[in-house]
Amino acid sequence: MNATAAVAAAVVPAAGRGERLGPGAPKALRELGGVPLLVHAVRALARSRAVGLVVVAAPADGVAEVVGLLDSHGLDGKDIRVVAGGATRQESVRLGLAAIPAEVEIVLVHDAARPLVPVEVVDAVAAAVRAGAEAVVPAVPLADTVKRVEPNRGGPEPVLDTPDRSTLRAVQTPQGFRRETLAEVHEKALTEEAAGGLPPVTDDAGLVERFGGRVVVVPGHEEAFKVTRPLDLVLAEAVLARRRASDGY
Ligand SMILES: Nc1ccn([C@@H]2O[C@H](COP(=O)(O)OP(=O)(O)OP(=O)(O)O)[C@@H](O)[C@H]2O)c(=O)n1
Ligand SMILES: C[C@](O)(CO)[C@H](O)COP(=O)(O)O
Repeated sequence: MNATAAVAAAVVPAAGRGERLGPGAPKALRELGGVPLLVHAVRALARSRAVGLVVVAAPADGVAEVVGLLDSHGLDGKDIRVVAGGATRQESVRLGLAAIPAEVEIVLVHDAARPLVPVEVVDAVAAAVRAGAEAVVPAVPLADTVKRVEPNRGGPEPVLDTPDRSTLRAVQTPQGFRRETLAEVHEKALTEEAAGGLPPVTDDAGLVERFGGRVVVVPGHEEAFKVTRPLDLVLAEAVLARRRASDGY
């Protein structure tokens, strides 16, 4: 892939510890079917013709290891760059974004922790940005009823209300942005943080919303789920085994 001719570049935040997955290596380096989650995620992006460059934000003390890992899994022929990530997901995205050449106009942000995102989702997000949206998120409807509660860790939590489920979506990645929009909201967030303002958000589209931008949703996919807890890894192994058996994935 050639960065200058790229339709889109992707940032892959991969610097998290994976506390909820339990003890072990940083989550992005844990294996799924014998291959690190990060490698699956980068391959998923590289499969899309819409993506010309991938920038991985690696654990700060693991940059050389991640470079070696990507090379050893046959990804050295792609335009893939590795930078040191930060203390929060938001900071890792900002650092990855800074490594993208100025001429790239569309940026996707994809969690290393979503290794099985189908290429159709990547393509759909990139296409929606190309068609004029400033921020795009893939999402799926919720299976469970959701209650808003008064948090009371470990004890009974009073229910405040039950949002209308038909208006709710569970949001995935990759999220897609006009590059200037994403850069601008990250800059504003940094300024706010330095002034002791609002805490980091949990996704990049949330920053666009915070600063008054417009975010639109396109269909996500149930297999784009995030590997967060141990059970997610069991499910991911099953999905991968099925793909390998059916189409040599
Ligand atoms: N300082 C951080 C924290 C998170 N991430 C990345 O953001 C993505 C989504 O975060 P999450 O699933 O919460 O990962 P962790 O922070 O590793 O998980 P946990 O909260 O369980 O520790 C992951 O690909 C993770 O590597 C990152 O790049 N830098
Ligand atoms: C970006 C994200 O994957 C969208 O669902 C999610 O918000 C990441 O949250 P996490 O708590 O950092 O896993």
